[in-house]
Amino acid sequence: MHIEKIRWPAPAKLNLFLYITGQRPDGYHNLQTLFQFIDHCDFLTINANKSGKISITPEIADVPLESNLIYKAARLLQEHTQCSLGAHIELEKNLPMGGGLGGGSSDAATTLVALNYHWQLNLSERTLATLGVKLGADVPIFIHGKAAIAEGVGEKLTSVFPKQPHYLIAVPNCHISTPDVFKNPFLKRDTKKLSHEQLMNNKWTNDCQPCVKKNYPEVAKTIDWLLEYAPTQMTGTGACVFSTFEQACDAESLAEKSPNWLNCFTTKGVNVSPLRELLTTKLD
Ligand SMILES: C[C@@](CO)(OP(=O)(O)O)[C@H](O)COP(=O)(O)OP(=O)(O)OC[C@H]1O[C@@H](n2ccc(N)nc2=O)[C@H](O)[C@@H]1O
Ligand SMILES: Nc1ncnc2c1ncn2[C@@H]1O[C@H](COP(=O)(O)OP(=O)(O)O)[C@@H](O)[C@H]1O
Repeated sequence: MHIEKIRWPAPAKLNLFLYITGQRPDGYHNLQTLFQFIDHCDFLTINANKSGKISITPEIADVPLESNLIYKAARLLQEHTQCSLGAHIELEKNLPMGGGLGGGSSDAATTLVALNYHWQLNLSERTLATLGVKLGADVPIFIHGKAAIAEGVGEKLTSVFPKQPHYLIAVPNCHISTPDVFKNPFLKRDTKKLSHEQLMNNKWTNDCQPCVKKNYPEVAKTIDWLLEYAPTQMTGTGACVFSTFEQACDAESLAEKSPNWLNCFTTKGVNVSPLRELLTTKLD
């Protein structure tokens, strides 16, 4: 067991494009989506112990321990490996919840990767991803840790190298349920499947955005305000929105002059996740 206390990052992701290419018999939708990470993270400080128990502080408001994806990921790993070790996890929750930035999935992925290290389980990335997908469709990309086109329901990953621009991320004040977006009868679900080369060279859009804009005026108002200044689009099933800039100073000056109702922060796109950076450069 690695007993040293380590502060592990759990970064957010953006869907730089998101196309729905069909629906499977089980109701899930087939996607073609481009994931890139941003340098804005939750942090999990992990202290491994021999208790067999998983404790997390502080609690997340409205998320009981048994529903916390960190707890679920740790339990799944214990069950899969019959490991009798435990851990105390201190969570710094910086990512907005339910905003399409994937914070819950990222916390789960970081838990799997980190406990695999602390408990010296030696599970492969593939095994961790197979366990992780049971917790959420986006967990495998966070375990992969490299910008990628995801296909199927998000499990088929191909690494790509998009530009790493600066972003202004806006967090509209509304909660959007992913299942509700996928249930919307007006959702475009027949986008033609394209080759990776075509996908990377075309203008990037998000098939969920028109329906979400129609049903959530806060999202529409945010996109329309930002579009006056920079290319802007929604990530995932919303509600967060990102505007793209070549220079950090342009993102920052737009954030400074944004109206009070627009809750936002600036960050940079990264093709290697901070979690993968930590694993490959500092812990090897
Ligand atoms: C579509 C994405 C793109 O990143 O949206 P965001 O959640 O990030 O906004 C994700 O893959 C979402 O992943 P996640 O939020 O983990 O979704 P899940 O819990 O696996 O699925 C929630 C529900 O959404 C629907 N769903 C989800 C993914 C998918 N490819 N097809 C679907 O139809 C299903 O009804 C499913 O029960
Ligand atoms: N550790 C966690 N962090 C965030 N959300 C969590 C966590 N555990 C469970 N959840 C639940 O998962 C939901 C989706 O969270 P999140 O991944 O942040 O959203 P999204 O998939 O839209 O980016 C939350 O609303 C919350 O109820």
